Amino acid sequence: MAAAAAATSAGASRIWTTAEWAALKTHAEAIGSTHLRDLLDDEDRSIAMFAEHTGIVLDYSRQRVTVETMGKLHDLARAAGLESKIAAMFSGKHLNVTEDRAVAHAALRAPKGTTFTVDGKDVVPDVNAVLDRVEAFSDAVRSGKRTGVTGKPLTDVVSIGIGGSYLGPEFVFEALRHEGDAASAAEGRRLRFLANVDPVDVARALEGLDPETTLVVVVSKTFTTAETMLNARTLRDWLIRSLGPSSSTAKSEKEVVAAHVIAVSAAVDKCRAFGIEDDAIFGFWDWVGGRYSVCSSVGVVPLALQYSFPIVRQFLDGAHDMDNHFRTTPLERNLPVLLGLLGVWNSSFLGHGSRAILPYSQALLRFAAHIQQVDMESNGKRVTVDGDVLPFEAGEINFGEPGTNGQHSFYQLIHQGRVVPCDFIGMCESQSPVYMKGEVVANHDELMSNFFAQPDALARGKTEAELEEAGVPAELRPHKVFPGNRPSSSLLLPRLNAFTCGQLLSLYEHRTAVQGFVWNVPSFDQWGVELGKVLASHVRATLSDCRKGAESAGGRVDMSTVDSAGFVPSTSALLKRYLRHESGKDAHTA
Ligand SMILES: O=P(O)(O)OC[C@H]1O[C@](O)(CO)[C@@H](O)[C@@H]1O
Repeated sequence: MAAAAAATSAGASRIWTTAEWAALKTHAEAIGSTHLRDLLDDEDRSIAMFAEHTGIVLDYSRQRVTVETMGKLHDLARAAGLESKIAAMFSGKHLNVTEDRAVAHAALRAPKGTTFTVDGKDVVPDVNAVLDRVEAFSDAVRSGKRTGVTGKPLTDVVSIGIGGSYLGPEFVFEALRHEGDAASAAEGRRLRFLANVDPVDVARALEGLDPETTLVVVVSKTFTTAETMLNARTLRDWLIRSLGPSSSTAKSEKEVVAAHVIAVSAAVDKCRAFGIEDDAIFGFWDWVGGRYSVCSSVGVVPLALQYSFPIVRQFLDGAHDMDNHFRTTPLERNLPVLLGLLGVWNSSFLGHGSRAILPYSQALLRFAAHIQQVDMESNGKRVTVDGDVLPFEAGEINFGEPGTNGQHSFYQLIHQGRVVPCDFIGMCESQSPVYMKGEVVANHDELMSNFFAQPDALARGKTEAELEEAGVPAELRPHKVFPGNRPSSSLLLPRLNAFTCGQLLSLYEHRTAVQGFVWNVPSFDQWGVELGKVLASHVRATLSDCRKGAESAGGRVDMSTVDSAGFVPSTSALLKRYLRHESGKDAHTA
């Protein structure tokens, strides 16, 4: 853990013990008596709370902050060594201290001719060599040069992966489905994702697909993840049943796998052991964390197959552009830094433990799900990088849905129930504009009317006096009061295309890093996912023993196997109930 000490020497390890933290605690108490309704009337304050980069505008005037608060947050950032930690990340330092690895996902989008050094080596040539292979491979598949085992073009792709090997690529896939250039490039092609080990997800992913024209991409950094490997074996079986030795094509299993299965992984040997040929394995490196891997082969392979490599390059260029902004812009105007510090303020000083991500863009329907993993797996930690237990809860509960759908679902709670800081994300222009004669506004303006209205409704609210003045009956007034003073940020982008999608990804990745750097938590490991996996393998082994035993005992399950497996009584009881279930019978008759 020498690296941990090196990483934290740049800033206070126990940030909550600093004078800057204490100053913010006192300041938060003072701000408790200020209402956003009043803060928003101050024009100079509001204008000071706009920041912009390449047409992306961040308006944070509806956060419960003053210019003084922002100054104190920047002092806190400096006390935490934020600037040197950002520099350390971009110089390939081992900031993932518990796994002793660099955190170099920004290198994945570094263009040819730039440098990014990890462990004494410039990794940009290696990154671009893999990208060149992806370009050649995706061109060959898309042009029909590389076909399936029966010579038919591979028009459909099923990308198997879970967590970081799934959520990011799916967010980008959805974001570009109706974007002009991406949509034309995708004509005649289909991309599906298979993540859940639930066999229903297999059925959904394969619906309407023909094995002869389907290419399967197995995406797993470790190539050991139980869900992904079982799904990979399931789809290999599906391909072999239709195209293998006992089908009408009579092709060998090896031929079928070679033509229809490719892999994306940092564990090349395991891909080979699965039967995948070297030219169909796209690697990446251990300095890319799973949830930060969208710009590696993890996202680039399926997305280039669907949208073509030039579209993917624009996406990478957008992410690189935001990386540069993050690396070089002073803290006061730095978009990821501002968002990250506001997250720290809301969570650690105002006590708001959750955050809603609300894109007013249907194309961003999977954005919140991806950021949920990026942020919660990164900052949902209980100790600092040095192992000190935090005296506060780090990380927020992230959730969200596109507007306006969310307005008709959970916004009730955020207006009159709990305080949930919100990120509103909107676009100046639509990917699919609709204008109809006779309508008051175009459909996109209708959508954006809500994007502009909701933050003000949350901030300003509605008082009892206003209701009285409007003639609302006294008994209804308490129900119709909106307390307001609910914080939000608004991000306005010019449009959603491959480039801005890359910028948005990088913006949110770095926001999470900023919060982790200030809290000094180990944002780049994920030990908290391990225990459940270990317990699941014990259940799996018990189920397997019981099912095998039942096969040789004419269907009768020997429940003593469960009893002797060491589960707590309630788990044993529930497992027995599960094993006793007979298909077709309900709980009352079983
Ligand atoms: O790419 P892999 O190795 O299959 O891992 C998938 C996901 O599983 C996790 O390790 C958590 O279970 C994530 O961090 C990762 O993104």
